[in-house]
Amino acid sequence: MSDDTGDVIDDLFAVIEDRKANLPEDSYTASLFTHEKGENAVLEKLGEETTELILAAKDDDAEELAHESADIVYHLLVLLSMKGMDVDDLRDELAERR
Ligand SMILES: N=c1c2ncn([C@@H]3O[C@H](COP(=O)(O)OP(=O)(O)OP(=O)(O)O)[C@@H](O)[C@H]3O)c2ncn1[C@@H]1O[C@H](COP(=O)(O)O)[C@@H](O)[C@H]1O
Repeated sequence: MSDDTGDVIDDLFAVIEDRKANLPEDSYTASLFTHEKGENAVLEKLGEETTELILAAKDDDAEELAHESADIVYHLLVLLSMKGMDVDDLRDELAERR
């Protein structure tokens, strides 16, 4: 496992928030915030990635499972940002379940 995973989700969420605020033209993240389908664009991606995750799991393909998991986490963080939520909302919810 790499050593720099501690804040990778916080760092990614900060990048997503920056893309939402500044909407750079060459940003895939920004394109999700401005998509003509609105939030459906990211919801569709989450559906597709979840199907791909299931297929990777059924194939016992660990590399693909990690890839699809990362796609889902990324698009989930975009959705939380879109809804005006914070990655801490997710962290708090998980912590409450311990
Ligand atoms: N984590 C991601 C990330 N995950 C997925 N994607 C993009 O999401 C799009 C669709 O993903 P898909 O997995 O469907 O693409 P795909 O190549 O068909 O993949 P599979 O079918 O193999 O799953 C692709 O264009 C990916 O590049 C992401 N785009 C950006 N990020 C992060 O967001 C940051 C900012 O990116 P920009 O907004 O583009 O500047 C980046 O530095 C990354 O850290």
